[in-house]
Amino acid sequence: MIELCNVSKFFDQTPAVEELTLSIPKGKFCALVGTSGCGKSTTLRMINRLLTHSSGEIELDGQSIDAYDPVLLRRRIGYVIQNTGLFPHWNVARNIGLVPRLLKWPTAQVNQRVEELMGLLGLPVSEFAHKYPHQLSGGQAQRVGVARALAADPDILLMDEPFGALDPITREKLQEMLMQLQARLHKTIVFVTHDMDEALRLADMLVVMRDGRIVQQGTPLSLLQKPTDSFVDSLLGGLERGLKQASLTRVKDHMAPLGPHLPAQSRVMTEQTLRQALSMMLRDHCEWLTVVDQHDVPVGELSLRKLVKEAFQAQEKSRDV
Ligand SMILES: Nc1ncnc2c1ncn2[C@@H]1O[C@H](COP(=O)(O)OP(=O)(O)OP(=O)(O)O)[C@@H](O)[C@H]1O
Repeated sequence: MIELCNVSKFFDQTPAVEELTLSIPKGKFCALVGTSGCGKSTTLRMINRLLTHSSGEIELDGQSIDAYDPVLLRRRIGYVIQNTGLFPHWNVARNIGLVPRLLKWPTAQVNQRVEELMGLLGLPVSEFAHKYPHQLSGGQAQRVGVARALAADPDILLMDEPFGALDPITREKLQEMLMQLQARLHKTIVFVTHDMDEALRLADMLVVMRDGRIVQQGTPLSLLQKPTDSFVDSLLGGLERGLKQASLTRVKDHMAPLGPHLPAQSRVMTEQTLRQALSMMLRDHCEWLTVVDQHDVPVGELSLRKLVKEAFQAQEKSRDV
């Protein structure tokens, strides 16, 4: 559990973060979003004491970070940044094993951990262990950066725009990898990104910052359904909000039982998103789709008319709250 209570940070007299109060439960994935300069990276760096907060309290599992030895604190917290920060003259294996070696693990245990992490991150040992950072693609280097951050099995991961420099396809692959890792490892993750789709896709908790303060926090769906003001609305995509909401929703949660009529030609799978289903309807000029399971067996149908009606009802309901 990470807790920040009334935390502020001033550089000279200028505030970068002001009176920030935030609680991130154990095992949650929290994304910090907001326009450039709003204090996201500063917040991250105060948690591992790369920066000292000017006032307020930061606690990990109820213990003030001021009470930790800074070196030990950073070993409890993995840190991943955009340009990886790998040592250029060390090969991949040596880079990944950095923290366990600092912790004076026996060599055999370090080697075993490095191999385990390379396997976990899809980096075959025979191919990558002896490569140097300049011999890696951006995506591969970023995987090594994540492996290194995980090496001493920290319970917290701080990630500052980790995939910011990657092309969209590699970025999506690494997002997928991170989701799979998180499903297995249940780390407490604080993730800074400029990419709203990335934040919506990965996060359990979304925190929107502006001018050093939090303007709204909640689940991605709750923010999409009810942004607190026009700033959050436009950050979340403005007119695109409906589609972003659709990309967080699965077809299976909106399908109706199969009707007595002939099934629609176009098929969508239960696990696909509503956004993909809507895109199919536009592409195939149809107002309903047959929903199939993983064996391609029809299990229901999805109707555009019903989706619009449900969206309208949800909006009416959120107005009443
Ligand atoms: N070391 C520093 N010295 C002085 N001012 C700083 C320092 N680091 C950050 N700042 C200032 O603090 C404010 C917040 O910076 P920060 O890097 O936290 O923002 P950010 O939201 O992460 O921005 P970006 O999305 O562009 O990375 C900015 O106005 C920045 O100029």
